[in-house]
Amino acid sequence: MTTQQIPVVVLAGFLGAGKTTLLNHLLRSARGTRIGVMVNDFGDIGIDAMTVAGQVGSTVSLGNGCLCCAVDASELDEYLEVLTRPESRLDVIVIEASGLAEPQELVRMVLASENERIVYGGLVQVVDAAEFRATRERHPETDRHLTIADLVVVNKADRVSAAELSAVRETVGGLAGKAVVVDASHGRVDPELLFDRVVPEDEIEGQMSIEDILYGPEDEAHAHPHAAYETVSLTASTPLHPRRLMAFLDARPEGLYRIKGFVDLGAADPVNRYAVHAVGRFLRFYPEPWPAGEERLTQLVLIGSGVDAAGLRKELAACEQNGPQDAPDEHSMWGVLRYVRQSRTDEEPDES
Ligand SMILES: Nc1nc2c(ncn2[C@@H]2O[C@H](COP(=O)(O)OP(=O)(O)OP(=O)(O)O)[C@@H](O)[C@H]2O)c(=O)[nH]1
Repeated sequence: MTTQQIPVVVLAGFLGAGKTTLLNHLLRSARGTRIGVMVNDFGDIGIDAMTVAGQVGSTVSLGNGCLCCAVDASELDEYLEVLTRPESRLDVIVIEASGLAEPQELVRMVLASENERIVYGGLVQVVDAAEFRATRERHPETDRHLTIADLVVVNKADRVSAAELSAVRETVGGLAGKAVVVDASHGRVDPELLFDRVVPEDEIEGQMSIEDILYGPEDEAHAHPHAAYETVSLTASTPLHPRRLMAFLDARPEGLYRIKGFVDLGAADPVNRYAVHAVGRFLRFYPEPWPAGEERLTQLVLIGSGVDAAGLRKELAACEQNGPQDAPDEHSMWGVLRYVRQSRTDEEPDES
């Protein structure tokens, strides 16, 4: 079932861009979310900040429920197996690519993994705002890496002027196409951009995180992280037309980074609801039988940066089926079925 699949996020970026800093930020602000981390070595991970509960082989279990292991690419599948065991109870896995790794290779390996318990969670590319120009000159492959990213974090915003930051953002935006671009200082992006946070039962809303306590409130000059994206929730009781839904998804607007939820396709498949998971360019449907007695609703959450919420609502409303004369024909499911996983070997990173 979709709800049990663990998103695997690939975190890449040039040497020193701030990947480990961002990872540490995620670990510190994890709260109830159990994060599995794969790194090349433990070196810079802020393990001491979190009481190491135990170490087995090259896996370290952190006091806050996170698990960490040091791997090289050839061990990836082996460690995915370890991290996705039910007893690990992880909510998300983050793989930090070494600064010199080809992110596309890692993405391909995640997509090709035989592990049924994972789903690709996107490629996050970290860019050093201060070094961006020089890095591009020295390493032309930077551009290629940006073109395949799903989310680009323009980090070290504190090291450049507002004008420089917007110039870097503009260049990155041009290269990264449909990817969402956010800026950050010290890797402090909102974790919700990367995965669904689990709020612990005993946590009071608005409570300060360990991060807030350690580092103080967010830096005013670089905007509150929530300003970086918007969330649009939609519920429809009329089934969606698969063909129009696919037209919407195939042309989903720039900046729409994640889509999750369930779709009711009505007569096109009366037995199943379709769980949908999209991150960046990646899109996947998971048909699963409607739970007995459950009301048949389409429930979607769309997360993006600079998206037009009213426009999205309108476009999705236009996907609703309009009575019997609009009933989907027998071919209308083809578009949807293209994104239903048939086998574990037919995956490619650039799928849209
Ligand atoms: N001023 C400033 N320094 C930062 C920021 N983010 C990271 N740094 C510093 O930049 C240096 C490199 O950061 P890391 O997080 O280790 O970068 P990395 O991408 O993991 O580096 P490699 O593992 O070598 O590829 C460290 O000294 C960080 O403290 C930031 O936003 N602003």
